[in-house]
Amino acid sequence: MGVIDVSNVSFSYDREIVLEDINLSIDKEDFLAIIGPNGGGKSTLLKVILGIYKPKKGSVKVLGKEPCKNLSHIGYVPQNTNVNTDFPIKVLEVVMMGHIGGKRPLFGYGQDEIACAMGALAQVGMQAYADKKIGSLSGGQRQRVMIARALCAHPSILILDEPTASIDVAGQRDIYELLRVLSKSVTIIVVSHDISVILEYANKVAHINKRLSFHDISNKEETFHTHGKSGHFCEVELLQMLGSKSNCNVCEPVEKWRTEP
Ligand SMILES: Nc1ncnc2c1ncn2[C@@H]1O[C@H](COP(=O)(O)OP(=O)(O)OP(=O)(O)O)[C@@H](O)[C@H]1O
Repeated sequence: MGVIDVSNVSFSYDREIVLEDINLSIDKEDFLAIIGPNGGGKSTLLKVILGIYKPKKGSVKVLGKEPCKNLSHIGYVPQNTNVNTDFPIKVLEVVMMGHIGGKRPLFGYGQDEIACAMGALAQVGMQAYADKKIGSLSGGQRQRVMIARALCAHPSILILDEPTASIDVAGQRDIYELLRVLSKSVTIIVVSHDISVILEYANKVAHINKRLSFHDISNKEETFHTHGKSGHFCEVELLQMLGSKSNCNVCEPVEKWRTEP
């Protein structure tokens, strides 16, 4: 059993099928990159995993149970987290919103919850900013705070939907380095258009374009080989390869590295 098991899942919002017969098993130690074209169904798959949408066919299990029964094990950082930067709320208060059942008033948190939120801020290297206004931070710093908010409830799985969109290149790298550290203790699932995630950080890739192509890329040398011709591996080639069922139509055998869940 994986931490997340998606079995034969199909989903449509209306008549048109958005996800078709998806099978995916994510293990505890995985850093999974979900890639694919715009409109391919990446965010929809995340929402099906989170139990926001129910599959029309098939099933999703989070730690062996329906997503709604184990939601507390998942930390979620949605796409384009909208923080009203004019709203005078402090970083610590944003993080404390991540407490499960955090229905208490903003200023009614206990010492334990404050300590826990400070711990989450420390995990993302932002404890020194606890009393700063959220609006005074850079995009990359704000995203770290959003990750701290998701970590506040001590999840075992962290799901991030395009966490580096609208962050500069240096900031993007910092976020992925942070995820690399977090991945030692938390399963990471990240939707990204950033090729460096695949090349440097992820050990598994799920390419979604209605259907899924799943690849174990733990062995980078074996996966991203260049047939001994040059050191260059073209990004377009790479994405085509990950979108297809096999890695390379030149080298044999292709089945060696491909993993069918
Ligand atoms: N709430 C919705 N109602 C109806 N159709 C939707 C809804 N959300 C998404 N879709 C459609 O479902 C398909 C998949 O969308 P989804 O957002 O999952 O793709 P994506 O791969 O995450 O795209 P992007 O890379 O652009 O964020 C698209 O055709 C989209 O128009």
